[in-house]
Amino acid sequence: MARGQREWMVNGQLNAWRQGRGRAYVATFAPLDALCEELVAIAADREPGVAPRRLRHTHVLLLYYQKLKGIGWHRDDGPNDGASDEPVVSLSLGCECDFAIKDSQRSIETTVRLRSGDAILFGGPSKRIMHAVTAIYPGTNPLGGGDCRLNLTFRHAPELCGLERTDRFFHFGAVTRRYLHTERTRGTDVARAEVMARRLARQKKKTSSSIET
Ligand SMILES: O=C(O)CCC(=O)C(=O)O
Ligand SMILES: [Fe+2]
Repeated sequence: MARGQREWMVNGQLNAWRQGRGRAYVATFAPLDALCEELVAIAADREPGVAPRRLRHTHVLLLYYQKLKGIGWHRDDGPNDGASDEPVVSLSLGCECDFAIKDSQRSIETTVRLRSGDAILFGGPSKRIMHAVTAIYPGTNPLGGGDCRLNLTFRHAPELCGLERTDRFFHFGAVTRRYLHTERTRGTDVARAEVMARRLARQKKKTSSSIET
């Protein structure tokens, strides 16, 4: 792997631990260029809405699911997802999973079962569609290594080159970093209580400053 390599495990723990999922965001390595190019070309031939027809990926986000727990509904529209309109290629390895998409919070979802080696392309108008991994199936990992799953998403995010090392929690920011640290070291109830206390303190501050003015 090239410049910007990140460790998935730090002191025996998943880095950026979150519900048994670890993540690393690295400057891209070249060997999978041709695969991404081919996948984009196939998708674009079948679906003319995939535009642009190229993915000059600069980064790959690696997710390692150590537990059979997926990822909740979200859009890939955060700062480290890249501002580019080039498509994202998402490669699934290890255990099978249910991958779901929907247009908006209220619309009906579509679910596909992904097997190891399947890829999804987020492109054109669907680049930032809502998605989630709603289930991961035990005993379905053909690669060995037990009940785990890997997801690699190749992204074009040139504006983030050089920032990889600062990124360990880039996606989540300082607030989440603090929450996750507390959750990991002192448990969910304490983390929740701290969030509530901070919220109350902020409200109090806001109220007193509006009274003063
Ligand atoms: O694990 C997956 O297939 C999806 C991961 C994902 O949605 C993300 O990294 O933004
Ligand atoms: Fe995502």
